Amino acid sequence: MPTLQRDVAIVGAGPSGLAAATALRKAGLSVAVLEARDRVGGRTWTDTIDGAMLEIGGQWVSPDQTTLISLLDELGLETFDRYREGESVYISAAGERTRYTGESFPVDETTRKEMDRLIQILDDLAAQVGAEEPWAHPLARELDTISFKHWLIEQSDDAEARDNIGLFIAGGMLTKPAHSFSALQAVLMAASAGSFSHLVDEDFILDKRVIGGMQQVSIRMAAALGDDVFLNAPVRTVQWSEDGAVVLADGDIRVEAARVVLAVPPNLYSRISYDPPLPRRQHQMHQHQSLGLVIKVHAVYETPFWREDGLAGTGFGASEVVQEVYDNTNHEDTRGTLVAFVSDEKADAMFELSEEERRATILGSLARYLGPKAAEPVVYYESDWGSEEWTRGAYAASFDLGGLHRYGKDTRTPVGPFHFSCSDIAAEGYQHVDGAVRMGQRTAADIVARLGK
Ligand SMILES: Cc1cc2nc3c(=O)[nH]c(=O)nc-3n(C[C@H](O)[C@H](O)[C@H](O)COP(=O)(O)OP(=O)(O)OC[C@H]3O[C@@H](n4cnc5c(N)ncnc54)[C@H](O)[C@@H]3O)c2cc1C
Repeated sequence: MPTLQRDVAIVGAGPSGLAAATALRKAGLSVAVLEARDRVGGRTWTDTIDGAMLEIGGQWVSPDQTTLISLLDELGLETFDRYREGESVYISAAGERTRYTGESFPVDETTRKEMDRLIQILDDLAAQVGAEEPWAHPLARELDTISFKHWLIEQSDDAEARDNIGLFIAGGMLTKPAHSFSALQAVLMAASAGSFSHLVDEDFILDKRVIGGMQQVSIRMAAALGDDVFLNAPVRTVQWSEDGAVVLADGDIRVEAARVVLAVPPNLYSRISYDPPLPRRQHQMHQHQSLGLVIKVHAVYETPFWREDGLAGTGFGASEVVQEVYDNTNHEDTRGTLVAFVSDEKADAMFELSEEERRATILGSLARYLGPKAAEPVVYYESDWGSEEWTRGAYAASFDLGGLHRYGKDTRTPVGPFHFSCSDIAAEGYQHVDGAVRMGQRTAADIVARLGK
C-alpha cells in the first residue's frame, strides 16, 4: 500500500478515536483511523449470540452523560428505559434474601444510617476534589496513599455498611478489590459521575440503553469517516520526532502524520514500539495503570418471568458470586434477559472452574435472587474481556495505590506528536463511553489549536 499522508493518525476505532476523528474532519483536517480488530467499537460490542442480541460491552447511558446524549441525537440513535418496575432483592452477608423497594438496601437501622453517613462523606469529598484534577487537591496525597478498603475501615466499624459502600466502587465500577486502589481513585470515580449518590442510585447510573445497541455509536461515526477507517490494522511501530510521525500497521499500512492520537486504553500503550522510545515519565506512568476484571453474564429466558412475581430483576449482594443483577431485556423483545456481574477476585475464582461448573455456580447465584427459573436460561453468555488481546480486562483502567496523585497530571499531557485519548483518562464520564467521547473531542480541539486550523 502507498504511504498515506494525513494531518492526524488515530490509533484505535473505539468511541474515543472515532469521536476525535469526526471532530478533526469537521475542522478540515485529514485523518486515518487504524483499528486492530475486524470491527469498530472497542469495548462497546453489540452481537447476536444464539439468536439473542446482547450488549457484550458498554451499554448504559445516565443523565449526566450529556456529551454522549448529544452525540446519540446527532447520529439519529434513540434510547429506551431500563425496566425497573417492582421490587428489588437484597442478599445479606448471612445469605438472607429480602425483597424491598426504594433506594436504600433493607439493612437494619444502624447500618442504614451508617451507609447514609458514608455516602454523605463521599459526596462531600467528590464535590471538593472534583474529576478534572483530583491530583491537585490538598487532600490528594493523604487520600491516595490509603486503600479504599482501609479508608472505609477508618471511617466506620460497621462491616455490612462498608461492604455495601465498597460494592458500588470496587466490584461495581473499578472492578478491582477495594484493597488495591486508593480512596482518591474512589473519589475520582464518584466525582466523574457527578456524585457518589449517583453511583448508588441504579435508576440514575443505569438509566437508559441505546435502541440497536451502543456499538451503533461507533458504527455510525465510522460509516461517516468511510475509507479513512482501516480494520485489521494493529499499529505495531511509530517512528517519531517533534515534527511528526510515521505510523506502521499490519496490512502494509504506513501513515505519515503531523500528530498521532493514541486512542487505546493505557494498559496497551506499551504494545506499540516507539522509535525513539517514549520518555522516562511515560515509561514509568504507564506501568501503574491497569484494567479491572469483571464477567458480564447474559441469561435469556422465554419470558421475563420475574416481572410476573412483582420483581424488577434488580438484585444486590456484596457476598454473592453475582454481586449485581438487572433486567436487561431488549427494546420491544418478548423474551426476558438478565445481566449479571461477577467482579475482580470472584471473577478470578470463577475462571478457576470448568465452563460447566462456572455456569452452574453463576446461575445458582442468579436463582438465589430471582428463583429457580433463573437457573434455566435458553441462552447463556459470559463476556470475557480479559482474554481479548486488544483490551485485556473490563471495564476500564485505574491507577494502583498512590499512582493517581503521583502521575495523574501527566496522563493527558501530549508528548512529541502524541496525544492520549480514551475513557480511562477522562474527567467527567471517566471509564464510560461519555468520557471516551469527551476525551476524543477535547483531544481534537487541542490538535486543531496546535495545527492552527
Ligand atoms: C463489559 C463492559 C461493560 C461496560 N459497561 C459500560 C456501560 O454500561 N456504560 C458505559 O458508558 N461504559 C461502559 N463500559 C466502558 C466503555 O465501554 C468504555 O469506557 C469505552 O468503550 C472506552 O472507549 P475508548 O474508545 O476509550 O476505548 P476502547 O473502546 O477500548 O477502544 C480502543 C480501540 O483501540 C483498539 N486498539 C488497541 N490497541 C491497538 C493498536 N495497537 N492498534 C490499533 N488499534 C488498537 C482496540 O481494538 C479498540 O477498538 C463497559 C465496558 C465493558 C468492557
